[in-house]
Amino acid sequence: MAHSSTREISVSSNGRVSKLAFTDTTFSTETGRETITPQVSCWHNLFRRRVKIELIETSIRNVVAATCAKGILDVQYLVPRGKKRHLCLKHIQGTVNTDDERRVKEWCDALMDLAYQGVTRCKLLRILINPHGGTGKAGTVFTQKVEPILVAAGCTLDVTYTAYANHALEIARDLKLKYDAVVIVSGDGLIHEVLNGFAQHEQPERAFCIPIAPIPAGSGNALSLNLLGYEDGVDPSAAALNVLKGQQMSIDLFSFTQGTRRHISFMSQTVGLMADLDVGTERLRWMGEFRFVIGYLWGVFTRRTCPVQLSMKVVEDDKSRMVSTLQSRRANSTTIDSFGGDDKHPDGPDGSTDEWVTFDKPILWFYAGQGPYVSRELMQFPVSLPDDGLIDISVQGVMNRRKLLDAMEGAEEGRTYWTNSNHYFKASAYRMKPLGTRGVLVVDGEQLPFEEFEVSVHPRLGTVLSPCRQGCYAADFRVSDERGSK
Ligand SMILES: Nc1ncnc2c1ncn2[C@@H]1O[C@H](COP(=O)(O)OP(=O)(O)OP(=O)(O)O)[C@@H](O)[C@H]1O
Repeated sequence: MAHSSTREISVSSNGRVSKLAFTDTTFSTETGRETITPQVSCWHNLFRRRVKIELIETSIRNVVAATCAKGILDVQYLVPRGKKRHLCLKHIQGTVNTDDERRVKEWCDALMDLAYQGVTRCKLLRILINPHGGTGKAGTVFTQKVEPILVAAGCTLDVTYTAYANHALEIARDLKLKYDAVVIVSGDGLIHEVLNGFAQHEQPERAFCIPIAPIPAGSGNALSLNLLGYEDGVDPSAAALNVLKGQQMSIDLFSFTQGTRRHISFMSQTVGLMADLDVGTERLRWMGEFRFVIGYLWGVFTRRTCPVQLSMKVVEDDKSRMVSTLQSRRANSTTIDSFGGDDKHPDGPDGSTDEWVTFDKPILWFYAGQGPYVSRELMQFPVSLPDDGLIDISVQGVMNRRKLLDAMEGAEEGRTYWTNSNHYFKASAYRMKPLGTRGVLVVDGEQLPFEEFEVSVHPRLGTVLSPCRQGCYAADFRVSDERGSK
């Protein structure tokens, strides 16, 4: 096995010598810091001077910028800090001897080549911030956490704070196709708007090729969780790093048709208990994601069934087979190059999608969509793949209150998938008809009329930035039964 060699330089920083080094995978700084400690034992030498070595090591991917100009070396990088291990921007500066400057410049170039392997540097970014998203802190999140990282990386930022609902849709509809990415500092609602703006663009195919990069600043940040994982998915700095270093990944999008209206949906459609809790807890927005827990407990208390007629074009209904497909995809990280228009879905058993199947058991809630997480508390689609050309459908049959409460445990790791009352399908399309007038329909976190609708899949139409390999979400599904065994 080839060992990556270490490339090292020394600079003088505040009268001290700092050693900076990198390998193929890590970047490190080693700085001597003088400390003065009182001595008890020796009367003559009351204080002792010591040099403490401070070593910081981080992934090479976390290096944001390295420059050497006019005898000054400057390296900016991210390190995990604190209990949550959220990334924090640090920088080290030092003077370089004139004789050494050329060598240090070459060192910076080599470091930057490794840190930005395979991605464009100094991106042109369209940034949209919803000042009312989540607990209303999106502006602060941007200025304090995200902007410093993007600016340090030499990106050009074209920033708009949305002023009203559908403002982001209008911007996306008229977007110039020159941007490297659209960065969305908010929750999932603004992402929904941008994708629907792309659908109305005069060159929609090209607009959909502009990658979207979410920065979590809403009350639900499902796309961020799905792309970056359970921990990094709520870290705005990790999301900013994904803007710089993420690879373009294709995702399926859905056509949602209701009467004469058509929307693009990228995440989920839900009715029943889960939709009621989303809309019913709007007034508790200040609580952040905790409002969904309160809403669920209310749903357990009322335990109302949801009167709908559901029909689907089912491609797969075997849970074990869906898990095997997910595992082999994660192991091989296969990229599916083409789904064509031939109705063949490579991850399905036989691509038999022509027949409509009706589901007629009573249900508590219905969830259809993609991406394992729909919120931090719920991994609703644990076997979801970003580009299999199918929509995951999870139908929750009736359970008693005790079981509903039990279902909260392990919900964030997808345990309910294995319960007998949870019916799980992969389909190419489905239709839903409400059988009453009272109910709530939520699409990508936003409420729509509780009326008949139909959903079909646009394979690989959307583009996102992702730190993961093509064809995989960050979240891993490790639970192998209802009890939570792994
Ligand atoms: N300036 C604004 N004033 C009022 N509403 C806005 C403004 N800008 C955007 N919106 C609307 O706010 C809605 C909610 O935004 P978003 O979903 O991004 O945040 P969130 O609701 O906190 O997150 P989530 O959707 O995950 O709950 C969007 O549908 C958007 O139309």
